Amino acid sequence: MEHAPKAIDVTNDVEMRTFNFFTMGIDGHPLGLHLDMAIPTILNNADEEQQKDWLPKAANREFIATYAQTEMGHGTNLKKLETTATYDPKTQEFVLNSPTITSTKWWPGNLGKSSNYAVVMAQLYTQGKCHGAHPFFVQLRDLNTHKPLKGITVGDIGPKFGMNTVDNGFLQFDHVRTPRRSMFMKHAKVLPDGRYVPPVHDKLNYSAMVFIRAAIVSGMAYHLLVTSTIAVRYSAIRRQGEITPGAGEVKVLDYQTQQHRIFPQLARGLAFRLSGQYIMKLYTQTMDDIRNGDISAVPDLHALSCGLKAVTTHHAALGLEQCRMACGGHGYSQASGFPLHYSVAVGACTYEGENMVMLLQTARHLMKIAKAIRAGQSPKSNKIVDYLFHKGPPKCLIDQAYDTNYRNVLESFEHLARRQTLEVYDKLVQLQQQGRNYEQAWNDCAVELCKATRAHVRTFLARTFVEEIDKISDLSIKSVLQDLLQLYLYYEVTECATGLLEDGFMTGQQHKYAKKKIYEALEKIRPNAVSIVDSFDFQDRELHSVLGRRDGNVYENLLKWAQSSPLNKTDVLPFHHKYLGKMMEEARQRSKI
Ligand SMILES: CC/C=C\C/C=C\C/C=C\C/C=C\C=C\C(=O)SCCNC(=O)CCNC(=O)[C@H](O)C(C)(C)COP(=O)(O)OP(=O)(O)OC[C@H]1O[C@@H](n2cnc3c(N)ncnc32)[C@H](O)[C@@H]1OP(=O)(O)O
Ligand SMILES: Cc1cc2nc3c(=O)[nH]c(=O)nc-3n(C[C@H](O)[C@H](O)[C@H](O)COP(=O)(O)OP(=O)(O)OC[C@H]3O[C@@H](n4cnc5c(N)ncnc54)[C@H](O)[C@@H]3O)c2cc1C
Repeated sequence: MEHAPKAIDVTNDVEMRTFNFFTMGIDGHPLGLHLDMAIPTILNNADEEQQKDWLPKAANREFIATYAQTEMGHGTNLKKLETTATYDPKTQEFVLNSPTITSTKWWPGNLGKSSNYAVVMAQLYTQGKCHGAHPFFVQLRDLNTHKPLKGITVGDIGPKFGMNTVDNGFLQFDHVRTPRRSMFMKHAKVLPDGRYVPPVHDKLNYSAMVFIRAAIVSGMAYHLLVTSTIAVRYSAIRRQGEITPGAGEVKVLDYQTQQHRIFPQLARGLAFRLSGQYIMKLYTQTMDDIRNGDISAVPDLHALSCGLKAVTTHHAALGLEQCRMACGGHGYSQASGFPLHYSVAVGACTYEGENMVMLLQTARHLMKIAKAIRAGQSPKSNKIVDYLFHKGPPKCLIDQAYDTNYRNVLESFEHLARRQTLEVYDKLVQLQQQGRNYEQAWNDCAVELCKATRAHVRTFLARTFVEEIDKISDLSIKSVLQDLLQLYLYYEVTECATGLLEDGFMTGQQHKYAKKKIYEALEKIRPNAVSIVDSFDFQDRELHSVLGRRDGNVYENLLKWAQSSPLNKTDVLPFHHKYLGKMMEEARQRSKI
């Protein structure tokens, strides 16, 4: 091709690739999974020889690969995946098979029609023993004809809630043979004679999922900031109703309810962006550590990425809906961009680990810490969880005159997370003392376990936001961001007020104080709101929104957008006379009788 695209940067510059994934892939593109799951799998799970062979071709787009793990019958419970990869030492090959209808791979992005390779997660059998789910790099289609290879049935799963430019697909194997070396062999191995060599940590095969979970946090920030931009800009041009009778219609952005609906989404978007940068750095560092044989950070990365992914996706889904609703009828039009952004963002509550399951994964980590606390152990030097070991103030101090760097607010969040974590741990112990087994006790505490995770993640998000704003040296920027920080923190206080009031830690008076600080912040943000969203410098093509146009010419362009609809190509639709016209003519005839 005259201007062949340059090779994909497959270094661990995950920040840019992530942003590309979430921006270019806003409604999905054929290389989405190739970029952000297949390549990370090769980077982190292929041995040196395999990387030498596969990585340059992947970077050069000589093939398109997806990540085929989920099956029709199982997405969460990877232990029960049914696709098998059975080693045949005679031919030194694995035989891939889909033994049941429910073992059909189902959902992988770009699997239906675009990809000719896939990372396939299959239960590995060798010498008659199953060693659990392992990744294999498998060719699916002929590189020239693009026809499915022998024994492979593949196609698109059909229209979905959204992201309908992505060919999420299905895949079945009928005893398909693949070379031994198609198994990713950096961590676990199968030797030519069939002997299995286990990995140093049995979850290293899951690293691609960890990458996307970490990336999703910034993705959610992106979606919240994009939709807040649309809502703020539209609210700044839309005039509806009067505040002072006779003074003329006001911009709807001047209504306190409109500010209370939109500005917290702006604040959360910033908070998620800052934590998204942190978790991505932690991911990159952990992957580098693993390459040097150090797996100590793997559990922390898993716990934090699961919790952040679950909390930020849930809040983004709620926040995008608030932004849509704040834009009235035009917010319900495709012209607004909201249906596109929402349908992509809300999928993240499910893909890459369903949110309830992710919250419970983080809770497993918290229960280990609770056990250590109850055993009187001292904290590890880990800023993410150390606060759980500390004894905070007995009472809430958020309304004290000076709260330097919001220390009193952060201690409120820490108090709630500590109390929730220890209380649910104590309940777990108590239920087992009453005779329940651990798994049953766990299930009977699951809702409270999820609350503990949410409280812990809230603490992390808030602390990171405070710390990052504190580092800003430009005082004019710092002052604007501090208004958003104030809104964020006190909004989160009111969001978790039940937990703070439940044990008398916070008083009703302090809850009123928090609300006052919210309204104060709304007032301070209002005059800067349009400049704040303009500073993100989103291009109109990224916003996909007539309402969010930078030039503010909404109405002219809304009409243009409507007129461009295929329905308006002719004044009278071809089928009119055949159906509606005929119906009305016959009705008129009948009424004359
Ligand atoms: C942002 C949006 C904007 C734009 C986006 C545009 C486009 C994107 C479009 C689509 C998305 C793209 C791709 C989507 C891809 C997918 O969805 S891929 C499939 C994702 N599937 C999952 O996430 C499966 C979820 N389930 C699991 O991960 C596991 O089953 C499990 C729930 C974690 C349980 O695992 P398992 O059964 O093997 O483990 P247990 O025996 O229960 O033991 C758990 C212990 O293992 C530790 N563990 C588990 N996972 C990990 C890990 N990844 N890393 C480290 N450690 C791990 C866990 O901590 C337990 O340890 P223990 O407590 O010490 O025992
Ligand atoms: C847009 C989109 C893109 C996707 N892309 C890919 C892809 O590229 N590759 C790929 O492999 N997969 C992909 N997936 C599949 C996705 O990873 C799975 O849908 C997800 O892991 C959930 O699994 P499931 O759908 O089988 O739901 P299930 O695991 O059947 O869970 C159903 C519900 O049961 C509950 N539940 C399940 N287990 C538990 C538990 N242990 N504790 C508490 N509650 C539980 C939860 O409420 C859950 O929502 C994609 C999905 C979507 C929507």
